[in-house]
Amino acid sequence: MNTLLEVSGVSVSFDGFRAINNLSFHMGAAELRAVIGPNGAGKTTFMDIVTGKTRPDKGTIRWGEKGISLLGLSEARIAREGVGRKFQKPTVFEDQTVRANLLVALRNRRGPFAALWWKPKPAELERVDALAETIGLAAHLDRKSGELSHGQKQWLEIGMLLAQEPKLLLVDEPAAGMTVAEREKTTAILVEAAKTRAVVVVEHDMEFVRRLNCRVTVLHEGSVLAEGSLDHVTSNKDVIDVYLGR
Ligand SMILES: Nc1ncnc2c1ncn2[C@@H]1O[C@H](COP(=O)(O)OP(=O)(O)OP(=O)(O)O)[C@@H](O)[C@H]1O
Repeated sequence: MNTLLEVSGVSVSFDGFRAINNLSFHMGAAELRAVIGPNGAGKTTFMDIVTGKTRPDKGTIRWGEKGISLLGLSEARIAREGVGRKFQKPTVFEDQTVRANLLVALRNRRGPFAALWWKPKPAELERVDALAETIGLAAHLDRKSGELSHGQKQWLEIGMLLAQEPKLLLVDEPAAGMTVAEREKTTAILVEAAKTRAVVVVEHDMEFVRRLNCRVTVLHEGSVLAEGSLDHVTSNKDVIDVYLGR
């Protein structure tokens, strides 16, 4: 398996508190991974480090075939290298249609003015149709995004990220606030996306993680406590102790 992301021995402290402690994490080029852990385990900080928002005090982060260092690159540069991140709250342009949102998001076509003055090429419209199909919004392309359900907005935002063709997609609690049917669709979207790129899903909902049916990394106190299938990690005594607060 080709390694896409290799985080080694990374630590970061905030005012003397070690939020990430000698963390190592490897990710293949086309892999789906769930990251779980109790509150304060370091999940958000881990994503902040990969995207360049937070700078580690020590350790290395290697990226891609050439193993370039992500440390020292700006957040914008890391995004251009192919790291996409989806936050919990969807941030779509509510007064624009689903199609316009996806068009704006297409690679090299970023910024709101692009959608206003630029006439999309047939290939771009085709790409938008394909993306809408992937995220289950093909029948909603002409609707204003503000009219979509919470789940549909989340899918649209995933579609907007996919439009930029990230090599790694970091997704924060995608299932929060979704209905059961929406969760199932979200699982399918993420599983499909991970066939051609790396996808890391941070999630609290164990049922959702089970449906993802992927390798799971358990974080605790800023380090990897256990890694493997969900059944493997949830039968680990240390994991049980941490989750039951013993
Ligand atoms: N900017 C900061 N300044 C000070 N402390 C911070 C900062 N960011 C995070 N922390 C602390 O680092 C620890 C890890 O936080 P982090 O948000 O990464 O955990 P998490 O696993 O994402 O938690 P949750 O599941 O609650 O979102 C926590 O104890 C948090 O209070």
